[in-house]
Amino acid sequence: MSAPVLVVNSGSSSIKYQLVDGETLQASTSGLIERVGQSESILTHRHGDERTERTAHIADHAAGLEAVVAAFEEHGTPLADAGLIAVAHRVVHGGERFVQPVVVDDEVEAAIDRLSSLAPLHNPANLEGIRVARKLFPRLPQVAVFDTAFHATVPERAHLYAVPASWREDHGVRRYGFHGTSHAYVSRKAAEMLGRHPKEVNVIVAHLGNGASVTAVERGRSIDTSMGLTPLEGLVMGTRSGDIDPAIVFHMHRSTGASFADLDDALNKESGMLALAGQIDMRVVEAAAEGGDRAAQIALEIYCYRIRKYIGAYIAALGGADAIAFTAGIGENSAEVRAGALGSLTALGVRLDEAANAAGGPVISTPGSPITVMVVPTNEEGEIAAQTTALLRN
Ligand SMILES: Nc1ncnc2c1ncn2[C@@H]1O[C@H](COP(=O)(O)OP(=O)(O)O)[C@@H](O)[C@H]1O
Ligand SMILES: CC(=O)OP(=O)(O)O
Ligand SMILES: [Mg+2]
Repeated sequence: MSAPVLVVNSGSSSIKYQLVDGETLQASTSGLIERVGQSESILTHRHGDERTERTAHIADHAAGLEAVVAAFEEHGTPLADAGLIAVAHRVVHGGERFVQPVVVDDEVEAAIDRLSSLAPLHNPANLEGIRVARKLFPRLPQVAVFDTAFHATVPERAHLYAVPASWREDHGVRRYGFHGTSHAYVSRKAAEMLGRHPKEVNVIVAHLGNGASVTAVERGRSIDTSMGLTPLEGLVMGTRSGDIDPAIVFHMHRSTGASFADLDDALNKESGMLALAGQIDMRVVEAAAEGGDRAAQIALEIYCYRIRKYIGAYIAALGGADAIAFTAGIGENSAEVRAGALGSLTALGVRLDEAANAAGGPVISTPGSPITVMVVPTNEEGEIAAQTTALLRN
């Protein structure tokens, strides 16, 4: 490897990592720790064709990162000998300040910490990853790559809320948008699949993972996105409500006496598919719906309907789209969600090829479809490594 970068993607309950060549973007090793903080965490480590999986108790993200370092050692490829040029971290909220990747120092760390209240499920975990990595690899540059950065181009008409001026001017209240690394990568890949330059095409990207967002990408630039001040707005997600009337918060506060902290938790951690279907994992929801579970059926319908509304809105925002790209865990794997989301968009130029959709694409629209629909696997870690190498080269 010519410029190996360890990429750490600390999520709310998981840590994904990859050892990536920052030049070729090939990953030699990758892994995942699921259920961090729960009684049994699952560690999966892949090196070449070798794949090992084991369970352990991983109390927090600090212990998680130590387990990652140990996994490399156990497989005879210690990170200390990898010739790393940097450790790169996904950071979800960069606020108005971080619109480019940065090398982390104490001051940057403090600034990311101050943004934690705007991404309560994510920034604290991202920060924990950074702190441990700075201790474990004190001589390496630690680079932060922000989910919000790609959306810095969203114009005022889409990023301003119609709220009092002092909220906007003194408290940073505006739409930031998230999953930017994924939207950037996938929209470029979609243009490539069309055989066009990203600057020549309009693409709508639906990133459907545990968190989910849709972005309208006009000629390579994000011009609107479904997440807002925080990653709570927009689509229905695993445990997040997505769009609601904000007055629901005041109504519930007045009628139950619940504190704002409780209501914040309820909308971020106890809503979404968990609230509608009793399950977070889309595979489980789909199986339940298939088995006749009425709550799961309506939950799926709501989930897809919300995506469909955003896609329709973004076709209008873009004045027409060349492609719609589905990505992330659900977008890449669920033919049912893709079909449900595209349902009645025929009039807007979407003709789904059902057999191609069932087979997972990559192109899932008919040859004559005015809008090309595709399945594009995301590569947040590769994109983070590429941006890190570019930063360090300058
Ligand atoms: N074959 C599949 N069918 C439907 N959903 C799937 C499938 N595989 C994974 N998923 C869903 O993908 C989601 C996780 O996606 P992912 O992009 O890894 O999310 P995150 O990065 O936010 O953790 C889960 O809800 C999971 O159920
Ligand atoms: C921003 C966000 O929602 O990220 P994730 O999908 O990883 O939860
Ligand atoms: Mg993700």
